[in-house]
Amino acid sequence: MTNVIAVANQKGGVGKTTTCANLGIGLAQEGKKVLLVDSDPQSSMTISLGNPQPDQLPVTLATIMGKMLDEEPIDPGEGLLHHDEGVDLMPANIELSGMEVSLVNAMSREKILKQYLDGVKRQYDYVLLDCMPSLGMLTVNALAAADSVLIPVQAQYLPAKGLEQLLQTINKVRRQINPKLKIDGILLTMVDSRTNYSKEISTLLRDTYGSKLKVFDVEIPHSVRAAEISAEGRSIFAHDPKGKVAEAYRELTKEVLKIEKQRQKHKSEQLR
Ligand SMILES: Nc1ncnc2c1ncn2[C@@H]1O[C@H](COP(=O)(O)OP(=O)(O)OP(=O)(O)O)[C@@H](O)[C@H]1O
Ligand SMILES: [Mg+2]
Repeated sequence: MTNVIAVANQKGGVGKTTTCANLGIGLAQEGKKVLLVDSDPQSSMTISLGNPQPDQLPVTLATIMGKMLDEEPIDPGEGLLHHDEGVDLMPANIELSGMEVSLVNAMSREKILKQYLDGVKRQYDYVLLDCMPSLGMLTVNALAAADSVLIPVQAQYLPAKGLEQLLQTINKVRRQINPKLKIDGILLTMVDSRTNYSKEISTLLRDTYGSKLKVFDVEIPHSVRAAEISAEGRSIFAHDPKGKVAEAYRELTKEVLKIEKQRQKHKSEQLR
């Protein structure tokens, strides 16, 4: 069984890409087969995984989705890159921004990414989708293709309103396209444990949402080490393996694996 996780928040710069890449590589280090899909025209994940010039890539997610729209055949493995820390990557470049427009008038426009993933995901234990900071058609495609959503929230701003909007979109996707979509949880990122403000936001989020949603126990600390890796082409585990950010992403990996185990247990209990 493949788990498809969308890493989403329409707010920009909250740590989606950093979380997607490092959770993916964390899962690979636990022996899982992982595909990372860059679904953001900004191509941050593609760049941060060692492809500094995504515009020169011959095949990206835009090419693949374009073929899906034109009902052209796609070779298995087409366009996939391999990262030497053990994950595959479907890269993106700026061409993907045209897809928002192309999708608007397309048939089954919410399910183009899902149709593609249904064809390739069997080879993987996890597929992680790095969403762009908007609730447009590309993000809806990611939510339609996903089994669950992981929501990074930056601990520096009160996220309440934006989060409500995201939860409403998730509910709408559930009602109209993907009834089984689950929420893995809210992940606090860039937490500066020295400031009271970070702690207040953490407490507020846990108090407000803790009864309805999982808020991950682990919080990702704010650290220049995390900011450095986007230019390095490798993960925090390779860049600063003993640091607190690597430690936190290892913890997150464990929590994500635990969620999967609990769901499997729940399923097999229902079958009995
Ligand atoms: N734990 C952290 N500590 C310090 N800086 C971080 C941390 N995580 C990410 N950053 C930096 O913050 C910036 C935003 O992170 P990231 O790109 O992961 O967010 P994003 O939500 O994907 O952004 P966008 O919405 O633009 O896609 C980047 O420069 C990144 O290097
Ligand atoms: Mg990003």
